[in-house]
Amino acid sequence: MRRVEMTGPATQLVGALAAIVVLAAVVPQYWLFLATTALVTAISLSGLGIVTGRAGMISLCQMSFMALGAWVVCELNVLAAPGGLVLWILVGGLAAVPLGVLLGLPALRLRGVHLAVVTLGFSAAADVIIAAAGFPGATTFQQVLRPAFIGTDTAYFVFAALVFVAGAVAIRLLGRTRYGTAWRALRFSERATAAAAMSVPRAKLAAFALSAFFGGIAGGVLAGQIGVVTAQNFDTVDSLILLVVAVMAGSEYAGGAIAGGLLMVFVPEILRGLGVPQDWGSLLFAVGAVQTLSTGLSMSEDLVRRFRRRGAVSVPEKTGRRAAHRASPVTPERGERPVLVVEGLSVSYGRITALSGVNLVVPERTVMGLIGPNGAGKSTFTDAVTGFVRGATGSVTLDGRRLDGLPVHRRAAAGLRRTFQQDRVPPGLTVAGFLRFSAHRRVSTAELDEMAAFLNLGALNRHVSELDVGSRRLLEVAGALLSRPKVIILDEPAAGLAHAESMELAERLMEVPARFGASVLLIEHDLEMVRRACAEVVVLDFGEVIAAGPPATTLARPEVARAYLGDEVALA
Ligand SMILES: Nc1ncnc2c1ncn2[C@@H]1O[C@H](COP(=O)(O)OP(=O)(O)OP(=O)(O)O)[C@@H](O)[C@H]1O
Repeated sequence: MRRVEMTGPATQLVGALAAIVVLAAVVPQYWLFLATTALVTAISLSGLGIVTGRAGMISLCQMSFMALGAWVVCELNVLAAPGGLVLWILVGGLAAVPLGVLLGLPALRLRGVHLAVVTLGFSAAADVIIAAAGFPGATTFQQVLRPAFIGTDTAYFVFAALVFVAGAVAIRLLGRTRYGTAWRALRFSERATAAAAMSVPRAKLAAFALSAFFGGIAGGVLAGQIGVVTAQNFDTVDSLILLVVAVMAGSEYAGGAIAGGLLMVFVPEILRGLGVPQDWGSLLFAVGAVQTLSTGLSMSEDLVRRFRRRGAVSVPEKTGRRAAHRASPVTPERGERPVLVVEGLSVSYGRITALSGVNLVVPERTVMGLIGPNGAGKSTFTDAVTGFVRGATGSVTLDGRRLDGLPVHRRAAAGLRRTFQQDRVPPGLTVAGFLRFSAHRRVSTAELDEMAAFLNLGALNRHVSELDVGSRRLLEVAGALLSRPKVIILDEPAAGLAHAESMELAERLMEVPARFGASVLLIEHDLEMVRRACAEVVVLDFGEVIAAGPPATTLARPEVARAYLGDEVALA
C-alpha cells in the first residue's frame, strides 16, 4: 500500500513562527530568558544531530565549538569590530568550521568508542586552553553589545528562535542534497556509501564542519544573550550531556533538537524547584539515552513513526513485487568489445590466498556469470575490482581506463558499480530518496517510475525500512542501474527472493544491456538463474579460474562438478 503524507514543511514553518510570536507575547521574562537558553542549546544540538543522528558518528566536543563561537563574538565586541552582533555571530560560526574539519580528520579512520575518546580528549584540551586564555572582556565585565532591535530579552528570544528556525530549514534542505542522503547512508554502511560513488571522507568532514558551524553560531548567540562569557559556560561534561540528550531526543530532527534544548534547561530548573539536586537531571537523560539505544528509536523517531502511521492514507499500489514470472523472448547475448578487463588479480589475507592471478574479461552489453562454491573468492574478486581491498595486485581496466589505485567512489563514478551480498540499503531513506542518491546524477520522476516498473519496486514514497530483504536487494540493483554504469557487479542479488522471483529477475537482467547499455557480472549460487540470464559463465575455485564459456557446456564440465560436489557428478 502506498502512503500519502498529510502535512508539509510550509505548514510546520508557519506553525513555528506563530508559536514564536505567541510565546514572546505571553511568557514571563524569566521563563523567556530560560527559553532563549533552550534555543541556544537547540541550535547546538541541531549541529550535533548532523554528526551523531544523521551520520552516526560520536562527537564529544560540541561545547568546544560553542566556546570558539562565543570567544570570537567577545573578541569582536572588545575590538568594536564593524557589523555588529549578528555579523559577529556568523563569523563565530565560520571560525568554528576549520576546527570541525580538523576534528573530523580522526573520524576518517576511527569509529565508535575510539572516536569518542579522541573527541573527548580534544574537548578537555580545549577546556584547558580556554581557561588559560580567558574570554575577551570577561575580566573587565565588558558586556557584548546588542543592536537596538534585539536589545530587550523578548526581542532576543525572537532573534534566537529565528536563528534556530533558519538553521532547521537549512538542515532540512541539506538533508535532501546528496550529502544529506550520504550522511544517512554512512550511518548504515560506509562501504555502500562509497560504492554509490560518494566520497566517504568528504561526507564525514562536511558533517563535522556543519556541526561545528552550528556549535559556533550557538556559542555566539549565547554570548549575546548573557553578555559576559566565562570558561564555566563550556564544560567538557556539558559536551557529554549534550551528546546524551542528542541521542535521546533525536536532535537530527528540528523537533528533537527543541525537545532536547527544553529538557536540558528546564529539567534542572524543575528539579531545583522541587529541592532535588540539579545534577540528577543528567541521570534522567542517561536513562532516556539507554532507553533509546535499547529500542533503537529516539523520542523524535518514535513520534515520526507514530505520526506516519496515523497520518498515512493507504492507496493501492499499481504494481507489486510478487508479479508472476513473465518469460521474455530475450535470449542472452554477448558483445564483442571488452569493457571490463581484469588481469592477474591476486589477493591474500595473511597466509590465505583468496585470489591467485585471476584474468577475466567482461564484454560490452553482456550478462556474464561468476560462480564457484563457498569460499572460491567471488566476493573477494568483487571487493578487489571495485577498490575495497588494499594490497590487491594485478590490473583493472574499465572501458580503456586503468582503475588501479583509485578509491572506491572514483571507480564507481567511472562506471563500475556493485551491489552487496549483505543488506546495505539505508533504512532511513525512502525508495525514491535512495534511488536518487545511488543514481549519482539528476534523475527525473519519469525515470524513477520507469525503473520502479522495470524491477517491480512498488511505491516510490515508501520507506526502505518497510521493505522486505528481497525488495531491498532489487532496490540496490535499481539504484546502481540508474547511475548508467558501464559494468554492474551483482553479488547474489537473488538472495532473499523466491524461486519465481529469481527467474523474473533473470529475465530483467537479460534486458539490462540493451536497455541501460551496461554489462552485468552476476555472482549467483542459483545456477538455474545463471543458466537463464548469462551468455557466458566464469567458474572460480580456490581463487583461480577453472572454467569459462557458455553456461550449458561450462556447467557440464567435470572440473566444475568436482568443485561444487567434490566428485564427478555432472551439474547439468
Ligand atoms: N577478510 C578476510 N580475512 C581473511 N580471510 C578472508 C577474508 N575474506 C575472505 N577470506 C577468505 O578468502 C577466501 C575467499 O572468500 P570469499 O568470501 O571471497 O569467497 P566467496 O566465493 O565469495 O564465498 P561465498 O560464496 O561464501 O560468499 C575464503 O577462504 C575466505 O575464508
